[in-house]
Amino acid sequence: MARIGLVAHDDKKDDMCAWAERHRAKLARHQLWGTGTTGSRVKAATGLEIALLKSGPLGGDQQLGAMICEGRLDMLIFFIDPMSAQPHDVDVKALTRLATLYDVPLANNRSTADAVLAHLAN
Ligand SMILES: O=C(CO)COP(=O)(O)O
Repeated sequence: MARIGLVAHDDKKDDMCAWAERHRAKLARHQLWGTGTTGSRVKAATGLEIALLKSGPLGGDQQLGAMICEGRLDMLIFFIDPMSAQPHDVDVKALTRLATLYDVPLANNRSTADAVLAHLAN
């Protein structure tokens, strides 16, 4: 069972919900964490069990970063909005940096998310 983090910036939350619905059956076999708003939205859209962290700008990205450096997250699906400035850009950079540093599979868009999820055995 993989431990998967789900995060999406505001303009990408619809994409994240649609992606999670499409992969609902597979995601249901893994342990899921989400930043506050993303996690709540995906939970409501899919009925999946998702542990909710703080909202991203309030520390949720940092909580996921801590999970990564403590070896408690196996995969990060993080739909970034490349067209909007984020007030917590430093947190976003810290999270993507830690995923890169610890060699945690990191998907920043739907195609990559499809690929990394397909890579999971079940
Ligand atoms: O801001 C985020 C990621 O940087 C996501 O946080 P929310 O899911 O709480 O909106």
